[in-house]
Amino acid sequence: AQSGTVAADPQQYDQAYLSPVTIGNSQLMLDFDTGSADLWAFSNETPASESVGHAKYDSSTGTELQGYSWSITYGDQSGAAGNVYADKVVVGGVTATKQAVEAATSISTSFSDNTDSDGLLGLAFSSINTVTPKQQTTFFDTVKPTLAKALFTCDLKQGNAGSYTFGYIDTSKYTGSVTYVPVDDSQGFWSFTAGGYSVGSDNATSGSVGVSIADTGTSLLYLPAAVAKAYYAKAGGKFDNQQGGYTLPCNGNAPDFNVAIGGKTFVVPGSYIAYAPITSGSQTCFGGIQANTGIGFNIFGDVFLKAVYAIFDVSQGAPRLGFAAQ
Ligand SMILES: CC1CCN(C(=N)N)CC1
Ligand SMILES: CC1CCN(C(=N)N)CC1
Repeated sequence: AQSGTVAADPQQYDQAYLSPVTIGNSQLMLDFDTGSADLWAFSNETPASESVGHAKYDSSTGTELQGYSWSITYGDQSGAAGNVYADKVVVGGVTATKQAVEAATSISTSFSDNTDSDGLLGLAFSSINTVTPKQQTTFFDTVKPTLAKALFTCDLKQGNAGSYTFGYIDTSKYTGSVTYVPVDDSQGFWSFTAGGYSVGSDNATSGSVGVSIADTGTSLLYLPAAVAKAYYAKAGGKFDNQQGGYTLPCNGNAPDFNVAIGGKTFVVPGSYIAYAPITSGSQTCFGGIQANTGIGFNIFGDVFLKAVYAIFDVSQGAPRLGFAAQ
């Protein structure tokens, strides 16, 4: 049975985390994304003008799936599209001998401009993979039957290299016990329900945060508008239309955000919520907590995930998420 671990290297401000992946004879840095289900990469089929500074998948080692194609757009209107190959993919020593690899023939500027990332490796449920005419499986779903345990884990860090594991839980990566919650995979996401919350040292948890997805591909923590408002009322922040979200002082006094999941309280340090100066050198920071307006559910992105050890687990049959303090 297979198992392995791979580094998750943060971009500036932990905007995304990138991991080394070997596809055929090409080595690329991919953004592991539990909010999507396509493995796609810059390739020899990507126009040179769109792939400056990127490592590219050389599809000559693959077997083309004739007539297959893919096209994906993300929440921020970025996206890509192209052809499909079956090729060998290795992540942290775990090998998929015939993984659907989506070679990009067109890519939006936000991906072309981000030269740290050579594509995405989707880790949501394969039910939202975009390949047509026959939907393909994610890397995790492809290797799952060969893994020691049918799970992967995520240990992201603030400003430091973290890791993903496949097939095993690294018990050295967390403290205390793991709290498991059921996952509703009906929309293709790792969706769970979060409970009450509190700000700073208040222990009176209030409200219920509600339906949320665990999403490594989103930088920030998107919460109900009322929860975001309550947080920034305590943090001395304000909604800044020009910045398109809440901002707060970068002065190191941002309160922690506490949220109950499965009856256990997890703490997001205030230092994660003073996310990044709005412009270099500014004393005003863009907030790591934002309102989920227009999304329809909460997104527990990297600002939350770097505060915990997270286990994406289908070893019990029904999918579940495990969270532990770190
Ligand atoms: C619901 C949205 C969350 C952000 N996305 C993502 N990580 N791929 C897109 C889907
Ligand atoms: C899933 C996310 C990956 C990073 N994105 C981007 N570079 N525009 C947005 C979508």
